[in-house]
Amino acid sequence: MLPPDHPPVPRPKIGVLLMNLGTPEAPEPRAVKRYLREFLSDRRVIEIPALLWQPILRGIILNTRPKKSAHAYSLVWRDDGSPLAAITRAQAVALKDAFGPGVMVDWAMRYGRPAITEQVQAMKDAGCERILLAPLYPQYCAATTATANDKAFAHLATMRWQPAIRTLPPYYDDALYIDALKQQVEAQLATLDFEPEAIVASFHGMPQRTLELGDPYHCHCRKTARLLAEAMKETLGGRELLVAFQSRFGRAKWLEPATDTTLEALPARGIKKVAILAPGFSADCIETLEELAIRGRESFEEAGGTHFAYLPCLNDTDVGIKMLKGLIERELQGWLP
Ligand SMILES: C=CC1=C(C)c2cc3[nH]c(cc4nc(cc5[nH]c(cc1n2)c(C)c5CCC(=O)O)C(CCC(=O)O)=C4C)c(C)c3C=C
Ligand SMILES: [Fe+2]
Ligand SMILES: [Fe+2]
Repeated sequence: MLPPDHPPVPRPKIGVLLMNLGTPEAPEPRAVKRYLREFLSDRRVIEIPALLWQPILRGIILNTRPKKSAHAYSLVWRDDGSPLAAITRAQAVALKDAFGPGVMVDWAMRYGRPAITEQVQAMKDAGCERILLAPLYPQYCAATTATANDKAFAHLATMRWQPAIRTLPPYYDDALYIDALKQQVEAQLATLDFEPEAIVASFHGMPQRTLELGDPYHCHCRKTARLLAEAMKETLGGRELLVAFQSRFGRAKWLEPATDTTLEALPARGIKKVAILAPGFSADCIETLEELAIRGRESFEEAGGTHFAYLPCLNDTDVGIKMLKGLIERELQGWLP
């Protein structure tokens, strides 16, 4: 029994915080500018000295890109908001009761809202003495995984009484993930009214320099693709699973081959029917729905392609949620009763 003047002590709980990249509040230039300012000011994302970068960002990029990007967002925006936010929210809702009554599951964005800071604080206030931070990036990258964890730790640094913390490791080679991808891709291929002659796995790109600096992202992507191709050997038959990197930004050299040039080169090789997936994205977003499914299709068809299919991400499908549940359950071992 607490003495009457003791501050209230909530029943101890466990928190699971799903973290994704972030997205604008609206498909409008002002909201996109606010989002890009925060995103592209992150030193984990743009690794050039702020003194050189900030004038370029504020003087050029934030005056040109928001309008163009807002248009791209408007093409994929849903009634319930940005696809990335709506799907991440749906994943958290689907997992809400998955781990029992003492475990709360919520979601946060590294840039924009709901912010990681406010969600970590909300979990602490609700009585979470243990929190699993779950960056939803299968492949580790300092620009995504590390910066999401950094943000949570920066807030924990302000707390007198910190919860215990675990972080979800990258799951690029996890059997649960590879199997979920295989199931998802095979189910989607079965619905197509054509037989793709090639299948492309498109991952978000990164500057080549990050690989040279020791970021394992490129190796993680390659291994995911190799394991998926092995798992799908029968379905692929003789077809190759091509790997490419999308979303090049700026003038530096990025990981290659680039997705757009890969798609454009296929028809000349006699490959006119293609399916493309984006295994590095846990939720569909502007990068998949606009860049791949809309622009990718256009450039493939302009180059002579006749059939194109974009295969959606795992999202909040049964297969995707079952995978997330399995990955999270494993990390909660020793914490769950
Ligand atoms: C130097 C710039 C960028 C790096 C490095 C980068 C890495 C990176 N990003 C993702 C995942 C996502 N990126 C998304 C959008 C997006 N990415 C960049 C730039 C870099 N990304 C920009 C400028 C944008 C905004 C869109 C645009 O203006 O074109 C998204 C989608 C967000 C959404 O709202 O839908 C995701 C997801 C990964 C995984 C990654 C490194 C591996
Ligand atoms: Fe990105
Ligand atoms: Fe893009």
